[in-house]
Amino acid sequence: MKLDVKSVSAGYGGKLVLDGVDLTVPEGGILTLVGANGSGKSTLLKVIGRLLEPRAGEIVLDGRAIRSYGTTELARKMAILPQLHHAAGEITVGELVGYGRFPHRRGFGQLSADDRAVVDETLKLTRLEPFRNRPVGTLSGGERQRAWIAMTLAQQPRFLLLDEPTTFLDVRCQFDIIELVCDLNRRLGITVLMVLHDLNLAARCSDILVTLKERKIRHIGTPAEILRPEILRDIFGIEAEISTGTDGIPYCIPTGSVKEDQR
Ligand SMILES: Nc1ncnc2c1ncn2[C@@H]1O[C@H](COP(=O)(O)OP(=O)(O)OP(=O)(O)O)[C@@H](O)[C@H]1O
Repeated sequence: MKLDVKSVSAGYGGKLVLDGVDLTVPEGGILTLVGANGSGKSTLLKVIGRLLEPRAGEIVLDGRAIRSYGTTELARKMAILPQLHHAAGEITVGELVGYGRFPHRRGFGQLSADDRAVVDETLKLTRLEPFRNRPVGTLSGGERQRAWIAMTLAQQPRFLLLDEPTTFLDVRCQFDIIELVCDLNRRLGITVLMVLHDLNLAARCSDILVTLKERKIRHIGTPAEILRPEILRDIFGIEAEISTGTDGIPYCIPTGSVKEDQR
């Protein structure tokens, strides 16, 4: 499902964070936003996910302005996993994933047989079956993150927004989450827009990387086009060595920081 961000400006109080941002997320693609802390990545995701009203411009999903969608109608097409989600300590993993069915349900009663089938399938896909009856509060950080992702997947969106889905996870879990996202993209054709801090993970799973700086999009390109010393110097203020793995995917090793006057 294609998404267009058209001349979007957004901010908080007197602070403008995004100024006339244009971006297209192509249908079936994985596009990842990278940039320094505070560069506006989460703000852009929030505007797209309708958690924050833009000051100007508009977002078009599947040919229609997102502000024209009803809440349930939008939730059937798009799911968002914000950076900080509320601790759902008491409820079980199965219940949490069941909440993802809300846009598809007719009333507030029990889940239908169809809903339960989707929950079962999602638990299997995210390898959370053994945790189904565990309260979310008793899970490790990585398991909990998987449970939240499972909830967004149970929503069966065509477009997925993920803000830093790998934060707090160990290296293995980070790979697991990224592989899961790639798998969903490949097998189910879900279009993904996410924020990742880890450039090497981002390069591994994204079709397109987008950098943000000074309220604007600074670069758009394939991982090989973005993982370049001059771009990393500009965006992050780091010196880095770039190589290509045997699988053809570029990766970078930061080797130092750039002095402010040399950026
Ligand atoms: N609710 C808010 N109220 C006021 N300012 C905010 C709010 N949320 C974010 N900001 C500010 O807006 C700017 C952009 O924040 P945003 O969270 O979009 O950046 P980010 O690129 O996602 O950062 P990070 O990599 O640290 O998650 C920052 O300067 C931040 O302090």
